[in-house]
Amino acid sequence: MDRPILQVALDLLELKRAIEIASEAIEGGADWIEVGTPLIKSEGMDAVRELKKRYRDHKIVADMKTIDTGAIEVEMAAKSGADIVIILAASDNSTIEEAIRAARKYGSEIMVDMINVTNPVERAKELEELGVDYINCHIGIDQQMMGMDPIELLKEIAKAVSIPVAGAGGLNAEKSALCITKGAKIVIVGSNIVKSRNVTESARKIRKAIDEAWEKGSVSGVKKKSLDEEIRELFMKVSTPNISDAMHRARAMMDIHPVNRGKKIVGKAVTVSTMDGDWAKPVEAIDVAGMGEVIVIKCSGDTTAVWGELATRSCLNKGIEGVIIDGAVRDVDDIRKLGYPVFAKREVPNAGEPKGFGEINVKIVCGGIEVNPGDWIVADDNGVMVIPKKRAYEIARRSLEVKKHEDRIRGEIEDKGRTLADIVELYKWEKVS
Ligand SMILES: O=C([C@H](O)CO)[C@H](O)[C@H](O)COP(=O)(O)O
Repeated sequence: MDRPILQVALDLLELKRAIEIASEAIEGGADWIEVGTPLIKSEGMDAVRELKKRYRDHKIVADMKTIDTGAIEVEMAAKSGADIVIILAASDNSTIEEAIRAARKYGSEIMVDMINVTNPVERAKELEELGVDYINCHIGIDQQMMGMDPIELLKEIAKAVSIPVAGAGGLNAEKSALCITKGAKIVIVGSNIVKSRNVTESARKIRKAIDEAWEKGSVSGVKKKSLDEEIRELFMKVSTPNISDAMHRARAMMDIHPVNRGKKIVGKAVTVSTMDGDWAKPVEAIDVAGMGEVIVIKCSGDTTAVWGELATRSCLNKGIEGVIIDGAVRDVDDIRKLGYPVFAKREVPNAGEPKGFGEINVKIVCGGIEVNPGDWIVADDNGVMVIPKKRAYEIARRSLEVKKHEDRIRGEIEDKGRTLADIVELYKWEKVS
C-alpha cells in the first residue's frame, strides 16, 4: 500500500442516500466503500450489487458481521460484488475457516472485526495464522458512547501481526491520523463522514490528516482534556431536543421557562431544597456553587419569590452558569437587563423572607425530575434537561450523534429541495401492526 486506505462506512438505512453519499465521499478522497451493517440489514445484498455497479474502481467492503455459516454469508456477499467481507473475530474457528475457503473460491478477501473479543492480541495472531487478510480493531458505536476508542488496542495488534490492520470506531480526522501513527494501514470512518453536512469536505479533511500522518509518522498538537471539559464541550454543541432524543425523551423538566430567551446553559447541579418564599438556602447556595455550575432550586410552592436581582448579580460575580427554579422569581426586568440565564416556574412581585429551612446539595425533584448534586443540567429556550452524572459522557456523545444525523438531513432538505418523509423513507419505516 503506497498510502493509507480511507474506508467510508455507509451506515445508513436508505440505498438511494448511500449511493449519493458514496460519490461525495469518493470526491473527498475515500478509497474503499463499505456497505455498512445497517444498510445490509435494511436493503440486503442489493446494496452490495448497486454500489459495486457504480463504483467499480473502488473496493467494495460488505460489513456482514458474520458469526456463523461463514461460507454461505461470504459466498452471498462475494457473488453480489464484495471485494472484502467483514466477519466477526468472535466467531468459532470453523466459521472463520469456512469464510476464508469461500472467499478464496469467489475471489474475495476476509477482514475480521475484533469487536468485543477477549484477549484481542492473542486472537489477532491466531486469526492471522488461520489466513484472514485484514484485522479490524473496531470499537462499536455503543461502546464509543461509553468513552472507548480503538487506538491503544490498534497499537498492540499492529505490533503483533504482519497483515494490514484497520482502525474503526468513532474516528475523526485527529483520531484517524493517530491510528496511522500507531500502525494502521486502513482507517474506517462512518458517522464523521456520512452524517456530515458536507460529506466531501469531511472526507477530504480525514484524507489530508491520514496522508500527513503517514508521511511524517507523527501527529502534532493533540491536547488531552479532562472528562468534565469534554462533557461540557459536547453538551455545548447540542440542543435540549437533541439530548431528549438521545435519552429516549426522558428527563425533561415540566413547566420551567426561561426568564431570558436565547440563553443556553451547561453545568453540574448544585441542588437546593427550600420552602415557598424562603430565600436563605437559595442565596447561600451562591457561595457553595463554583464557576460554571448551575443552581437548581426546588421550592415547596410558587406564590412568593425565592430569587431576584441581587442574587442574580451575586451569581454573575462568581461565574455561576445559571439558575433553575421550580418556584417563583421576581425582578425579571432587571434579570433581563443583566442578560443572566434564569429559568423559573412563575414570575411574581413579592419576595419572601430568609428563614433558613431546607438544605443544599441533597436529592430534589425539580420540574418533576429527580436531580442529584453533580448531575448535568442543559437548558435552552426549549426547556431544561437533567442528565444523571453517571451517564453524562454517554448521553453527550449520543446527543452529538443525533445532531449530526439531523445536520445531514437538514442539508438534504435545504440544498436538495427534498422533504423529510422522502429522505428518511418514512412510509417504509412506519410500524407494522
Ligand atoms: O461497524 C460499524 C458499526 O458497528 C455499525 O454497523 C461502523 O461501520 C464503524 O463503527 C464505523 O463507524 P463510526 O464508528 O461511526 O465511524
